[in-house]
Amino acid sequence: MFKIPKHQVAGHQAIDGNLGPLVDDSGRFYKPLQDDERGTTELAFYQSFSSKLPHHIRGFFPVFYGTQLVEASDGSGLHPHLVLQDITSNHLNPSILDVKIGSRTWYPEASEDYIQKVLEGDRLTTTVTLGFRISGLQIYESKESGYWKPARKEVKSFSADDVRLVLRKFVSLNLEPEPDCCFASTIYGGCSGILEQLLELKAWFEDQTVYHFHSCSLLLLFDKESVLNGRTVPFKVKLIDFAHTVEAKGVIDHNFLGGLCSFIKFVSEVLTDFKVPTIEARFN
Ligand SMILES: Nc1ncnc2c1ncn2[C@@H]1O[C@H](COP(=O)(O)OP(=O)(O)OP(=O)(O)O)[C@@H](O)[C@H]1O
Ligand SMILES: O=P(O)(O)O[C@@H]1[C@H](O)[C@H](O)[C@@H](OP(=O)(O)O)[C@H](OP(=O)(O)O)[C@H]1O
Repeated sequence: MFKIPKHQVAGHQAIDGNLGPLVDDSGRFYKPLQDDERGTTELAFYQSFSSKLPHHIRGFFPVFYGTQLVEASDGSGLHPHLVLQDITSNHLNPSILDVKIGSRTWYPEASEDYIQKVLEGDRLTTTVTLGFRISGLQIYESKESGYWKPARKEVKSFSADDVRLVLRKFVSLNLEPEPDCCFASTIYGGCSGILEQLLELKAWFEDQTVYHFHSCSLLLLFDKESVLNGRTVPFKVKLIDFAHTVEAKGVIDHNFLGGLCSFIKFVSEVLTDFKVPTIEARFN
């Protein structure tokens, strides 16, 4: 049984009769293959990436289960979909950040029209100034308040200070009046925390000349309740959206690497500014 994803934070959505991704109950995410070059590029990436990446890096990507003809969400009939691991499955109330990495989402091989279109988006957001932008988010507050999920328009208008605030809210139990950052040490810090994982990814990007990940996002996800209940695997760092990922032809992906370094700095600042004890220490 296919459903509209409950926890999608950005991108094309299967609401109001549009073509968008679907999920099922077995933990799979069905992304419609776009009819143009984006579809063929993303499919080619998923079909080849696992043999091209070192083993320790493969976990940063959703598992790929091939393609499947599925009834499209826009009612247009059977349509080929990429079948991916649903990163949100097994999470009841996930807090999610979609961060588009790179100081430009255009690339020289793209058409002039495409470059003009996305360049405008890059200039109007923090892409140009910071080397990354938040594309979408949801932060779980509580049973009573539900999620803080600002509209696309608001997210697109985020300044550097807004980005700082979001990164604090993401790891807070109480978002207002000031984010308490009480999950910062547990989620961002620690020997297997988000920061450590981002640094592992950065070390690979310093060397890899296999792909250029244009317009690709980092999806950060964790479940506050799992952390509070002391359950394991409290967070995930995944790369998504490979519709513009091309062969690197021996050249370092400076665009992604630079954006990733900048994002790492913003995450590190939350840890240094808020030297709070781990959530376990606070509740024990
Ligand atoms: N494997 C996945 N599991 C769970 N959620 C996912 C997965 N892949 C993507 N998503 C959700 O869907 C959103 C959009 O994904 P993606 O960027 O791949 O789509 P898109 O339509 O190509 O986006 P864009 O229009 O920005 O290019 C993400 O922000 C995330 O919320
Ligand atoms: O970040 P925003 O402002 O939400 O804008 C979207 C974003 O730039 C996507 O990368 C782009 O899709 P592609 O990367 O697939 O080109 C999409 O184009 P589209 O809506 O024309 O498909 C834009 O709407």
